[in-house]
Formats: sequence, structure tokens, C-alpha cells
Amino acid sequence: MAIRRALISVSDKTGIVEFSRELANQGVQIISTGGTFSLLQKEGVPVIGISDVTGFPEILDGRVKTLHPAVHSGLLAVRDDEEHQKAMKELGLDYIDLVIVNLYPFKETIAKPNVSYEDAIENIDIGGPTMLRSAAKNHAFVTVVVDAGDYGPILEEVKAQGDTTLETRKRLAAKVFRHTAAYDSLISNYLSKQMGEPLPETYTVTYEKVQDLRYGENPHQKAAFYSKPLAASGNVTTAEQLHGKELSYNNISDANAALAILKEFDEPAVVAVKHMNPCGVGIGTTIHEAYEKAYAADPTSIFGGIVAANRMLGADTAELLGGIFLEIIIAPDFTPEALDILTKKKNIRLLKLGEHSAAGERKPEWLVTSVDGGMLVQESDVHSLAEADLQFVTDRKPTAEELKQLLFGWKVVKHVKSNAILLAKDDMTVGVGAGQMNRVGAARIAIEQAGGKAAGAALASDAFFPMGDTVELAAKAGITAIIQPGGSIKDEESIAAANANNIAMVFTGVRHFKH
Ligand SMILES: NC(=O)c1ncn([C@@H]2O[C@H](COP(=O)(O)O)[C@@H](O)[C@H]2O)c1NC=O
Repeated sequence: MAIRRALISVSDKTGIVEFSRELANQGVQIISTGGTFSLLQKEGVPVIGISDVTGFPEILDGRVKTLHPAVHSGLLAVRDDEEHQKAMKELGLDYIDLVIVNLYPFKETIAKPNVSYEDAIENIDIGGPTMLRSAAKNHAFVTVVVDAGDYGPILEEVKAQGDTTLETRKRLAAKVFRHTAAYDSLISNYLSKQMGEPLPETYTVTYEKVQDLRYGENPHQKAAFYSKPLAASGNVTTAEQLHGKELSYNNISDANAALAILKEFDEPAVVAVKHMNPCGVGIGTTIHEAYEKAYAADPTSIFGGIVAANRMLGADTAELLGGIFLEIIIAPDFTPEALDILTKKKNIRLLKLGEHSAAGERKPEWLVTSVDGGMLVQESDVHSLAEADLQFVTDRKPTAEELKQLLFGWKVVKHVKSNAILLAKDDMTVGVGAGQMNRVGAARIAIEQAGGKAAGAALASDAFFPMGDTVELAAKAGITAIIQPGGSIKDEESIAAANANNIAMVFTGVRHFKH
């Protein structure tokens, strides 16, 4: 069956004049709505107004223009069904074989900084999705185009054989239902958010593909990278890659982990990450100093890692970074001199992060974790601890310097896989015990890694000590201050061990498990 009649109704009119003209040249009759009609007519494309088809004016500020049986019968009639044929004939209706629609820009509207609720609502397209869905349901006979990227290939098929293939129509129909589902999901999330209903009974979210990935965590696993439609800047999804090979699955998840730690700090900070855990974090008065500390924290593990900085990277730091093998360097931006130095390295990837919100102003995001047959959803852990929240539970209170190191360590240990113990000294991490099945085991690893630097260090624990053994171990290593949530039935054992060893211990009252 040849395509004889097309209905065109598009908000984004890019490329529509050329496409319509070519269709008209192929003998396709074109019907169109208000703005699209005016444009095509102005450009000399033969076109019929929708009201001439429906016998009804476009009314209510465009809220009703294609919502009419003359349109939907033309789209939904089963061409080889005699009853349908009879009904169409009796009512003087005609078939519509091709629909080209793109929708009111709801996403772009809600992305505007001060969008009003009324404006958002007015940008919910009703007639467009209705036509798309009718046409997509009847893809056995009707071709439906929602993406300007399909104009060229469709035209080729029409030129070659007067119609599209069933395979093409099926592919386009699937695309339409993905499109309308994503569109509706954005609307429902917007409305739920306005109503403060974050976790409704069905969880409908939409993600847009950033890129296919070569493979997943391992080469035998398929993978792709998706972003939220309106992801804020300062994320791995929105970062701009300035140099280097394509990001891998592990690069992306490690970069994300590095950024979560980086966002804890407003002062110059550098974070080095390996396999989702921090191997070195440093803060300083300059980003160069912060990098020297992050490097000195663990010069072995940083090799092949990811380094993220929260200030523009200049030539002096770039020289140092270029001297070791790193997978990725992330910074808000790079000076031209730093770029000159680092782009000489073929194997390094450079990501320009852009701006992100200050540490205290972060809002929780919904974090989704898959489980077989379902998923878990929780808020991201953006809790920030105020000094006033601390309980001083030992005879000795921490000195100002100890307190500084405790708070620094607390910000980082939160991002270490549980059970996590972290040692901090001189504004840098000196020992990280990650992902152990018992807490004292994590402490042993952190202390061993710190070596001589454990003496005088501050220890941070992501969850409470179930007994006094970790404090005893810390005391033997010369650790002088501890920060931990508290709340164990054996807190007194830990407090007594700290007092016996002149350790200053503080409780946060907050736990930071990370699995
Ligand atoms: N109300 C309707 O009957 C209706 N029919 C088509 N539209 C939309 O109107 C837009 C095109 O309008 P125009 O051709 O007037 O610029 C398209 O995005 C299309 O999806 C409609 N508008 C919204 O629902």
C-alpha cells in the first residue's frame, strides 16, 4: 500500500519544510495543524489545514485540534477489515498513512530556572501523544515518525517503493511507545515532586543513553551509560571529556565515587580513587598542595587510579599528574598550559566537570540498586556533620588539630566500603581499611598501611565499635583521637579503653554504612 496521506504536527520544526516538500513531490497529500500549516504554506509546500479534515476549528488555545474521530479513525482503521472499510466509507472518512509529530517541549520547559506550574502544565502535549499512540498501534498499516533523525531514511523508503516496510513501521512504533513513556514519566515525576510524593506505588523513571560502552565491569558483560534527562552539572553524566579514549564502565563508576568524596569539600581538595574506594585524599590551601597530600597518602595505590580536584588545574599540578599513570583526571577546568602538558599523554582521559553545589547545599538524589527481580531505592547519603552534633565521651577532649583531622576523616570514611576504618593526619588520609567483614580487621589494614604515620593520627569508623578491641589496637599504633557513631551496647568498653590510653573519642550519632 502506498503512502497517500500524511498528517504533520510538530513543535520542533527543524527540517520539516524540506521533508514535507519531498513527500509532496512524491504525491503525498499533507494535512497539518496551526503553526506547522502556516510554515508549510509560507514555504510553498502544498498543505491542507486540519480543520478542513475535521470540519471543526482548532479551539481552546490549541488544546483541541487533532483530537477528532476524522483523525483517529484515519489512523486506527484496519485497512483490510471489511467492517472498518464500510464504516469509513459511510462516514466519509479517509485513511492517514503517515504521521509526523514531535511533542510540546515539556522537558525544556521544566528545565527553565523559574518555570511556573501553569507553564509546565500548558506544555503537556495531549493531542500529539494521542496521534502517536494511535498510529503506533496500527503500525501494520501506518508509519509514525517522532524523531527528525528518521526523516531521511523514511524518505528514502517512500521514494524507492512508495511505502515503508513492516519492519520499519514496527521499529518506529516501538520508538514511539518508548518516547511517549519517557514523556509521561517526566510529567509524572514533575507532578509527584510538586506534591512531595517521591516514592509512588510504581516507579517510572526515564534515562537517556549517553553512549554504548565497550563492555561492563568485565569484557563478557554488555553495558551502556545512561543519564537522567535533567541531570545537574558537576556530575560524571554531564562532565565534558576533553581528551583521551572513551570512558569505560569502571571508569564511570570510579569517577562517580571520586566526585561523591570531592563534593564533601569546599576548600581545595584532591581525591584519588581505586575500585570505588578512596586511596588518597588531601586538602590544602592550594590545589597543588592538596594533590601532593593525596599522592603522598598512598603513592602505590594511586597508580592507574582516578584523580578528581575541585579547583582549576594549572601547569604545576599537571606536571606532577603527568608523571604517573592515571586513568582519568577530573577538574572543574584546566588551564591551557595544563591541557598542553596532559594532552601529550595518549592514555589519560581528561574530564571537565563544571560547577557543582557547595558541600552544605547538596540535596539527596534517589539511588537505585538492582536486586534479582527488583530494585532498592534510597536517598543518597549527603548528611553533613556539624561540630555541634559531636558528643565528647572521653576524659580528654580532642585538641583543635585532632578535631580537624577527625572531621576530615569522617567526611572521607563515609565513602569507604563498609566495614571501613580510615586514618587521617596532616590533612590527608594515611590509612584506609575498606570492605572488611569485621571492624577490627579493617582497622588492622588501615594501621598497617599507615605504618609510621599511624602514630598521632586520627581514626574514623563508619559505624560503631561492637567492643573495645579496635580502640585497643588503635592505642597500640599510637592513634590519639577517634570519631565513630557510638550506639553499641558495649560503648562503655570502648570509652574505657580510650580513657585508659588517653585517646580523645567523639561520637557522631550518625552511621555511614556503604555497601
Ligand atoms: N490538542 C491537540 O489536538 C494537538 N494536536 C497536536 N498537538 C501538538 O501541537 C504541536 C504542533 O502545533 P502547531 O502545528 O500548531 O505548531 C505538536 O507538538 C503536536 O503534538 C496538539 N496539542 C496538544 O495537545
